[in-house]
Amino acid sequence: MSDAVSSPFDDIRRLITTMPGPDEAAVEAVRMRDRQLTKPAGSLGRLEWIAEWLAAWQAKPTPSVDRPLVCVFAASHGVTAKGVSAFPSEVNRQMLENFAAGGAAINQICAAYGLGFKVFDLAIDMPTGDITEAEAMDEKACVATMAFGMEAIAGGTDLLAIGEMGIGNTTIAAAIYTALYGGPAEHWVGRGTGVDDEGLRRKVAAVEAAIARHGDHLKDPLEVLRRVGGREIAAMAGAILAARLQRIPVVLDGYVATSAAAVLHAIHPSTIDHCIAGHLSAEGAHQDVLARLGKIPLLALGMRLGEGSGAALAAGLVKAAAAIHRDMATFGQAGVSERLS
Ligand SMILES: Cc1cc2ncn([C@H]3O[C@H](COP(=O)(O)O)[C@@H](O)[C@H]3O)c2cc1C
Ligand SMILES: O=C(O)c1cccnc1
Repeated sequence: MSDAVSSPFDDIRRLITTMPGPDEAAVEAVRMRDRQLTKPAGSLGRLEWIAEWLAAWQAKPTPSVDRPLVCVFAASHGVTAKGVSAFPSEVNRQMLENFAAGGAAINQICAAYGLGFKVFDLAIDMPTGDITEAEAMDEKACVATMAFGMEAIAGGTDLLAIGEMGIGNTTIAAAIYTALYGGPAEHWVGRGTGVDDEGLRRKVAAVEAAIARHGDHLKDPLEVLRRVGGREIAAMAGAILAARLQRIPVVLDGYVATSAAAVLHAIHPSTIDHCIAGHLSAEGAHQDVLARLGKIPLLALGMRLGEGSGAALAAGLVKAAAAIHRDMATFGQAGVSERLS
């Protein structure tokens, strides 16, 4: 008999052991077709690799992006009481209304690229615990929120881009990175929505206080998620896992969304093999985080917005890469002469 106390996190850990791997036969089929397309070999650079990546995780010899979906998860954070954002928490609800009315940056990107868009309200009027003094969530709430995030893809999609809305969550992401990777809080903290030098000091102090408060518990990545994380981070982690199980490739957004992937990566690095980094955020240490995760961002536009904007822009590129691979003519079809030798 085992004397180990069972925890709601055990189900998550079990789920991770059942994840499918890449479909190498589908990748080989993409490489074969790519050689026949009317272009010099390798001339589409990373777009060619994207087609292979889609095939690997969709397990389809001809990958397709016909129903791309951007999911934004919104939540509120108790740590905002520590003056860590340039904006008040009311902005969360106001931005939900803005998303619904079609007035946010993400709405325009989705419209421009033909991407589906869904927003998930994670009890936006109920902030999580202030991580400097308490746990953000208890275990049951954390797992329930991950399960909620798993529902994001229930309507079906063939490419998932994930993003977030949550005033204060660049502090949350910095706390997660400090907990996972160590080093001084200053290294991981950035200006988020644009805090001044005083605000930056308050962010660093908040991260330091959170790390001190939760101590050795932070050795377990799922404890990092529930103690110094937030609901939108837990939901994004759930969405990433569900996408893997249903063979849906994932595009990550910036500094904040990447923290959900970082938690999963810390449990087991292969957990996020089906994810690509949509862009390099201008926020603080995103570059360092992506290097640790082994991800090369598709775009680097100096953006630091969140709300899935960088992931959605990159999803447009992924959509184009799939269309190029599927719909280009071959040398034979087009009557174009092949390479001399
Ligand atoms: C109007 C507005 C729209 C946004 N859309 C995304 N964020 C971004 O800023 C927040 C994180 O920054 P911090 O940690 O400094 O609060 C998150 O809500 C994030 O998605 C926004 C922020 C604002 C103000
Ligand atoms: O890169 C991000 O995710 C980000 C940066 C600043 C503000 N909100 C989000």
